Amino acid sequence: MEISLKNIGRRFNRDWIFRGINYNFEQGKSYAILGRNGSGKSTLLQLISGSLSPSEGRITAKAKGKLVDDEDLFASLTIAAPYLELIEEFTLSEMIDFHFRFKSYQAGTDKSNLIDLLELNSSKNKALKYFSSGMKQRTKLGLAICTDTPVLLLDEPTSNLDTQAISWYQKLISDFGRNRLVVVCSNQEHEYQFCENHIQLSDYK
Ligand SMILES: Nc1ncnc2c1ncn2[C@@H]1O[C@H](COP(=O)(O)OP(=O)(O)OP(=O)(O)O)[C@@H](O)[C@H]1O
Repeated sequence: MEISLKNIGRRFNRDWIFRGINYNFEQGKSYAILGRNGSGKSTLLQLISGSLSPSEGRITAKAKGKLVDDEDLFASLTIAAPYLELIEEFTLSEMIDFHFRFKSYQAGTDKSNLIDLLELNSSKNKALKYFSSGMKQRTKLGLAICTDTPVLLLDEPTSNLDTQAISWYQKLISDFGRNRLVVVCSNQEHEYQFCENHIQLSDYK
C-alpha cells in the first residue's frame, strides 16, 4: 500500500490549517506527524484515512501499483484516535468479536491471545463504559495494532496511559508494526521514537 498526497491543503471556513503538502507514504515505513496543539495533526490523519476530504489537492492510494478506491482503503486500515469511540455498551469480549467480524487478526494472534496481550483477562466480561480511561485506550490500541491491515494510523497513542502502559505500547508496536505503513500523530517523543520519517506541520503553514 502506498498513499500519495499531492498539493494537499485543508481549511475550516476561511482558515487554512495547512497547504502545499506533497508526500508519499510507503508500506514498511513509519511516519510521525508533528506539530503544536491545533497545528492540524488530527486533521491530516483524517485526510489520510479518507474520513475527511482535502479542500485542495488530491490523495491517492495504490496497492501493487493499482489505484485503491475509498472503500478498499478503509478496509485496509485500522485507526486508534481519541475521537473514535469504542461501543460502550459492549463488554470487551463482545467488542473484540464485533471488530473481528470485519477484519482479521495479525498472524499468531486470536481472541484469547489478544485479551492476554491487553492484560485485561479479568475484565473481559465487563462493559467498556465501566473501563478506566487507560483501559479503554489500551483496548483501542490493541484492536488497531493487532489487526492485520497494511495501514495503521495512531493519533496520540499514549494519552491516558501510565509509564508501564507506555512501555507496553512500545513493545506492541515493535512486535506488530513491521511491514506496515504506520503513521503516528504526536507531540511526545516516546510515542513516535520508532518512526524514521518526520512531517513537521509548521513547514506547511
Ligand atoms: N470540524 C472543524 N471545524 C472547524 N475547525 C476545526 C474542525 N476540526 C478542526 N478544526 C480546527 O483545525 C485546527 C487543527 O485541529 P487538529 O485537531 O487537527 O490539531 P492537532 O494538531 O491534532 O491538535 P492537538 O495536538 O491539540 O490534538 C484547529 O484550529 C481546530 O480548531
